[in-house]
Amino acid sequence: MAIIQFPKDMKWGVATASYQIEGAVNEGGRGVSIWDTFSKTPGKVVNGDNGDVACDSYHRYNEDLEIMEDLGVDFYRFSVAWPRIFPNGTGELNQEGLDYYHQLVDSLLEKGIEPMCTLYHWDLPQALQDKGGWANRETIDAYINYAEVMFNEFKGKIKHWITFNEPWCVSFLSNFAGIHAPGNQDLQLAVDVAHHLHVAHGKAVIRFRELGVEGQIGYAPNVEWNEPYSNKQEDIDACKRANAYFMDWFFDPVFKGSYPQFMVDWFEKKGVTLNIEEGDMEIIHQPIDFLGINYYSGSVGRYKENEGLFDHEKVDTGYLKTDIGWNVYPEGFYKVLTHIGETYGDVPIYITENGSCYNDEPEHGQVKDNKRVDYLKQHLVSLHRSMETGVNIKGYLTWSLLDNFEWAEGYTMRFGIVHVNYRTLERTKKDSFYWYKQTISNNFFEV
Ligand SMILES: CCOCCOc1ccc(-c2cn(C[C@@H]3NC[C@@H](O)[C@H]3O)nn2)cc1
Repeated sequence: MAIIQFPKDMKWGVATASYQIEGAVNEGGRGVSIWDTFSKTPGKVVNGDNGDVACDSYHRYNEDLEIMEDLGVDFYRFSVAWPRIFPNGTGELNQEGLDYYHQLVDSLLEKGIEPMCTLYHWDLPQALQDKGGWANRETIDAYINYAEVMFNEFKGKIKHWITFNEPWCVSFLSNFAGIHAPGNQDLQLAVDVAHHLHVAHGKAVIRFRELGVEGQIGYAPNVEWNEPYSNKQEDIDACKRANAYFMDWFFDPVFKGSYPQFMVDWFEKKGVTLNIEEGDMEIIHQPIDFLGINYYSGSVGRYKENEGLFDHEKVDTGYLKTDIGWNVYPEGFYKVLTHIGETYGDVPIYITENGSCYNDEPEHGQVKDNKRVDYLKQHLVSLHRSMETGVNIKGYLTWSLLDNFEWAEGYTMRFGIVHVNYRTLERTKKDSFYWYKQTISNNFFEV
């Protein structure tokens, strides 16, 4: 038996996102988002699921807050639905939307829970998408207008701000793979979107500092780890490209002020160009106060000519998989965190998402999600190892508080430590909730 003891100042939390939990899509003056449009496009989401009701957290947030209070978290990471603030993306401000988030934030603060606010977690106002969305540089200005309103409205209340969640998903998954909204399949478009997200991030950081907002600002890229199958140089290089697709492409512009040249060259061979305007890289290269990291899984990979974008294929190594089909790969968590520490320095890191999909259902009022407890243990061991290795981890927020709308998988995939009955909206704390509660309380756990 081993005791995994975290430092006294370790912070613990849970994460959610607006479109995945709120529901009430036609209430409170909310405008249409690209996920309302995408989820109602036949064939895009399993079972034709959508976020119309979701967990109904728009109405039930007090119940969710009581659950979080019982859990004993330091942080609650949530996202603001831009279409609740500016129904058309810009122009008329919706006071009802601001009021809703004031109620949420005030209730968090009353309970001694720190709000960690994600400004953009994928629900772009449809009105902006109608004008090209993130492929249109004008969306950057709309985002800064929205961010500035939020900074001014919530300064003094919200002290941890995240500009973008998972820019890889917003750019490549949504505009090259076409799996998320708006569902484009165009590599040049995806690269342009990624760049505009970077510029928007940098401008938001600049504005945050200009406004003198008390608190910290960062962003939350998602990462995976691709481990070479062998020590053959072709396997090593293939995994380097696969890792850079998620990491270097989104870390280097912020931390180094440039895109990784080997990837720029690789994209150029695919006929893709980087459309960088004068001053863009200086804007992007703003120091950030913290880095959010979202990690779920990784794979062993190897070179395969003409496979995918990067002559790289994932190899099935027989690892256990979660119910969504992703490897349980805690070693990859340690590897990616130590890689980030070695490559990007001592930036404070919050794990802003880590969790697993297991679709256990309640039996006599209990949800025995033992595999999720095992996943949490194994990944918290890896996190602890990275901290022992010197990675500057400040906190860990698990994805997610609640089972919720898992994007293209709809409601078929459950990531919550609290089960949601989507018919009755009843919440049931899972065994993993009680394990996590005990871990937070002790600040250690036994393996
Ligand atoms: C190019 C081919 O791609 C095939 C599928 O590719 C992916 C990759 C990654 C994901 C993915 C989903 N999540 C969980 C969410 N993170 C944010 C929060 O909203 C959670 O719901 N993280 N990553 C999905 C699909």
